[in-house]
Amino acid sequence: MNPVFHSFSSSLKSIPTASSWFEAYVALSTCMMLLQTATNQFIPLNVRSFIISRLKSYFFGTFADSSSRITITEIWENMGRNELYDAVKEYLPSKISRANKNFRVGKLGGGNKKIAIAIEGEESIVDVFEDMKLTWRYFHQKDQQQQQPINPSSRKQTIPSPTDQSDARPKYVLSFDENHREKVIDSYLPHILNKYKAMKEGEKVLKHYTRASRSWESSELGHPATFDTIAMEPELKKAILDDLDRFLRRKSFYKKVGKAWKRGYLMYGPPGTGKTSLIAAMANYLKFDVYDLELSNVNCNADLRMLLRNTSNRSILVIEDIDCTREVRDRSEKDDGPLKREFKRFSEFTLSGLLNSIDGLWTSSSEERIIVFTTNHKDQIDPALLRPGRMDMHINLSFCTVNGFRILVSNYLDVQSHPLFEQIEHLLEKVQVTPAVVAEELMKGDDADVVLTGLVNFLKQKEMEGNETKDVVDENEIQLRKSKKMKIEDEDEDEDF
Ligand SMILES: Nc1ncnc2c1ncn2[C@@H]1O[C@H](COP(=O)(O)OP(=O)(O)OP(=O)(O)O)[C@@H](O)[C@H]1O
Repeated sequence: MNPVFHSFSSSLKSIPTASSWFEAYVALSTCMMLLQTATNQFIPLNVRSFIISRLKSYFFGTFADSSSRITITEIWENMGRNELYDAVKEYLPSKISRANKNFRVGKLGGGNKKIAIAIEGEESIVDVFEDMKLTWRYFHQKDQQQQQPINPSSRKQTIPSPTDQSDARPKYVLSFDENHREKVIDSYLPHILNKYKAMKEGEKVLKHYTRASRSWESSELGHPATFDTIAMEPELKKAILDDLDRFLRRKSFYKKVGKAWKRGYLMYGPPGTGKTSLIAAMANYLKFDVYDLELSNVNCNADLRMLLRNTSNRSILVIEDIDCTREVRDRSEKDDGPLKREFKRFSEFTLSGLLNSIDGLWTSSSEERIIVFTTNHKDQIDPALLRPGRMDMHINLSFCTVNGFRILVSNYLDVQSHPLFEQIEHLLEKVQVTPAVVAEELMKGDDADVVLTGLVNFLKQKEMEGNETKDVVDENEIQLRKSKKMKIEDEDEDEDF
């Protein structure tokens, strides 16, 4: 017989003495320890938690409910997009199991090869992480209206509604054993974020966001431009690439000097010189999404602030044709009195509002961000926008150069040299044509001889038109000079009188 049990039974016989009570206690504790070790070894933690929660729920009803809940909303405290929400959205489909009977499927176009899966309203997804059981549910406006308030007397454990019924934004609610709270926050949620980052970096399909009512609508970026396909001077291309690389490398540097980790670029030049293509090349190079903002669609400063807050990190915010936006007025506008000033504050969109929103965007984020302004007329932009710190690099995209032509012809016709190159390059030095126009000519056929002959003729035609225009200008100049001379002679004659 086990000596421990023997001593336990013999000590029961002599209960009245204090030492026998002590012996009984020691024996009981030893038994409990043995039992606990055996349970821990043979019954997994999640099964134990499940049994305990079921027993508690049976004996004590809802009051014994030991689950904690975390709500993850799309927007974090009205301050901006919640990256954790996006991470959960991407992560959860991989956890859909056979237990899920009701889900949605779809396929995005372009680079996406996989069928996308998402849970449907009522469904919950169960995930197991380091022996913890985690239950996810998704709520959106429709679900929230259908939800019943939690009934405290109910024995059935349901996942309750998210914290704020009036908040109509979509959200995920995670339920788990309250004993796992630290582990969920310190390990599980970072695990989801890491998975999300890896997913994004690996097979990221870049998104192009445009404005839709009070928020953003996304589609696939799908712009094929890269730094290899952009026709521009090699030194400028290298300078931009170096700048982007340096910017990405310097997170700790920005932190050390107390500056927001952001970079602003101004791209200027005539239409068709590649501003949009360069933005797409930057996005493809950095693997950043693009938010395209037309200021003419922005109603007021508050509207703009809200839109900028809803952009995600690691993205390029593009504000096109900044010079064309009549609404962006100078800050030195005349004062109209307190009432009108107050009305203006809510209904107008001003340059100062734009500047504040941009500065606010920088300070609200610790992740890298890029903003690009484009314009066809740099001289018409308010100097406040151009100052260093707002626009760090000014990029001039201009007419097609000899180097630019070499890149285009290599891309479009796969030709590195040709007897007509010299003539074309000579013409390009005299005629101003945009890369868009040259690209158009190069797309007119597959036969390099025919296409390049066509380009020579086109450039000659342009040169002649230019000369004709020049002749007309010269003729006008002669007429002007003649009339001026006649006027001077008239005045001299008048003086003689
Ligand atoms: N520098 C360039 N390198 C390569 N392709 C170019 C370049 N510039 C223009 N293109 C070609 O011309 C087309 C139009 O160019 P893009 O839209 O990038 O010009 P843009 O300067 O943004 O014009 P806009 O000011 O009118 O918006 C592109 O699709 C591309 O094929």
